[in-house]
Amino acid sequence: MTRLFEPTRCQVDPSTGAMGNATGSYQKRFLDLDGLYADAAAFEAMRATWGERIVYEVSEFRPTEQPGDLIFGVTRMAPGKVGDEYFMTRGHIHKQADRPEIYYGQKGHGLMLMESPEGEIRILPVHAQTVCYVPPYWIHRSINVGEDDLVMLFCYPADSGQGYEIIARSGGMRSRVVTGDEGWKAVDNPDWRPRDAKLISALYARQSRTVPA
Ligand SMILES: O=P(O)(O)OC[C@H]1O[C@](O)(CO)[C@@H](O)[C@@H]1O
Ligand SMILES: [Fe+2]
Repeated sequence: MTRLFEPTRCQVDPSTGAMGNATGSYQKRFLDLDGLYADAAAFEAMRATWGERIVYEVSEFRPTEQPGDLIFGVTRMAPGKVGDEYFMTRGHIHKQADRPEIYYGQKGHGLMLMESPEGEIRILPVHAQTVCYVPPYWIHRSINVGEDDLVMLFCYPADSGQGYEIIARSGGMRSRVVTGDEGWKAVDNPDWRPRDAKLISALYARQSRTVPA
């Protein structure tokens, strides 16, 4: 028999990134992000002042993880840089790689950095009231290129999952976002290695699964 989930509303405070009725939350502190940035010396130099400070935090509403359900929530990311590289999330591909995601800017100036399995890069600015669609199969990472907190709402299929090893295995994402003459610019990551054809076809082989009867 179908079990009905109770309809729920969550109040979002765009100025703080707080979301009422969240079912879970987590914080990523500066120390948790060791190895993410290109400039290891700059990271070490910031350790004393930034060590325990929160770089980004996520509150979410996760009704179930059933196929067809949705997870949504809010990410708040502090402004800052390690060397000349802007604060960013770890980045991931969905474990079920054919699952998409929507982001909706609430506050601040962000970028969605996306990389296809073949290594194509797309970068979309996300400001308040920008809806950003991350299609299936794209690795995605958000970046705060502003001087204020970046606050974004997100929503994705509940059975997506997050896979982090794809970025680690390729030596990071193909582009890094750093300060330019007029704002940000994307530069090539010299450590990036292309994925082999076997891995790429394995990603595309993950098609939507049907719900068992
Ligand atoms: O999981 P990461 O890559 O650290 O980034 C966190 C962001 O991604 C999400 O998992 C949504 O895909 C949110 O929790 C948040 O916006
Ligand atoms: Fe995601």
